Amino acid sequence: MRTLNVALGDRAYPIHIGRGLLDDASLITPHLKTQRAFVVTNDVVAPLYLERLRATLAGAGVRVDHVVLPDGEMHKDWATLNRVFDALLETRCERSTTLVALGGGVIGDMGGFAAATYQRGMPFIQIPTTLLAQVDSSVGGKTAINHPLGKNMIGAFYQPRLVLADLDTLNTLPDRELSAGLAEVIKYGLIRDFELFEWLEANIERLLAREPEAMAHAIERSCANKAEIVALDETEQGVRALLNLGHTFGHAIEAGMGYGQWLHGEGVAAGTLMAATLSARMGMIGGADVKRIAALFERARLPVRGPDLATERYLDLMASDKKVEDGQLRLILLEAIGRATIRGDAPVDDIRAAIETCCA
Ligand SMILES: NC(=O)c1ccc[n+]([C@@H]2O[C@H](COP(=O)([O-])OP(=O)(O)OC[C@H]3O[C@@H](n4cnc5c(N)ncnc54)[C@H](O)[C@@H]3O)[C@@H](O)[C@H]2O)c1
Ligand SMILES: O=C(O)C(=O)C[C@@H](O)[C@H](O)[C@H](O)COP(=O)(O)O
Ligand SMILES: [Zn+2]
Repeated sequence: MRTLNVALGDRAYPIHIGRGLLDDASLITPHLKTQRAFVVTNDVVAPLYLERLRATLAGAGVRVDHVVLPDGEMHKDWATLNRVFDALLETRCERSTTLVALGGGVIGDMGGFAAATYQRGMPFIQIPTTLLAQVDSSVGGKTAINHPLGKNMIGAFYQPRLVLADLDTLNTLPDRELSAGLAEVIKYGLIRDFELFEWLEANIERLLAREPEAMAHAIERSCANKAEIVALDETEQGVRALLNLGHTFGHAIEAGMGYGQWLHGEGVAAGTLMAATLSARMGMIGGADVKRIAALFERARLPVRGPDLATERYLDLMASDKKVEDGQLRLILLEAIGRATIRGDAPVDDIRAAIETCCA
């Protein structure tokens, strides 16, 4: 097992990455406030892992209640969140009960938001079971639900007390979801870790084949990058925004197509190509860099072209991005492979052209 730390002072927490961790109560119980836990999961993950987690905790004397939500991005909404609150109240969960999110990023984001708000805040643990959640969403405390007009529009920053990434859970993950997770891994390489980008170019097929050593390396390196950024800028006043590379375009794709049609990682992949194309149009990187980035996403079996939403529809959805300030769109662009920056001066004609160049 490898352990990283998210250095947030008295709210610091460990990220444990390894195999068989779901069976090890000693990793979890020190982070419970009382002998009660409430597991939030969904109807795909529950049959696979809920009983194992319940048995682990029950074996350590912990009372475990749970709620099983419907699966999918289209259920990351108020109505489904309310089902969590209903179940918390029906089972008389207390403010000191620990909410455990068992699942991918949808469950982690919704469970975290429920934990942030139930009785004004209860302890929270992330047990991510997708690659995307293990490399990104379980770390850093962004919690949210979607709104029809925009992704993750209602939420809170609320840190977990522990992230437990059991690599064995990835064995049951569909290939398409594995690729979606790789989009966020490539993102770290692009924004701040050129060495990781080069490693991915050399090892992407090993990741697609789920070789354990390669997977562990990609997850650890991703979490190390994310933990460092979050410790520097927990609430996205500055450098944390770089984690949004490709997301302004990608979120527009997700919302515009209807949540769940495009996976988050797929939107990020196509959106990153739009951001890279725009960076090239603005003279920040060369055309060869854009081709190199596209080649890696394609090898990871990810889309490098967005859906043919009308350009104005993209721009309309992008206008409510959370990085908009004083009405001005701010985008994460590339100065090199391995170095990103935030820019508020991209000409709208160039943004339009980048979208159109990258649409099917
Ligand atoms: N909070 C953050 O910092 C952050 C970062 C990145 C993404 N996100 C959010 O995360 C979400 C995407 O997360 P995701 O890609 O994990 O999607 P997801 O949660 O929908 O999971 C993908 C699919 O895999 C299934 N699944 C989960 N674990 C499984 C397993 N071990 N075996 C088989 N199937 C399994 C799920 O039920 C689902 O059908 C988006 O809503 C995105 O906005 C948040
Ligand atoms: O943790 C962050 O910060 C990120 O931006 C990580 C992203 O991968 C993630 O998709 C995040 O939810 C997007 O940020 P948002 O603020 O636009 O929701
Ligand atoms: Zn993301």
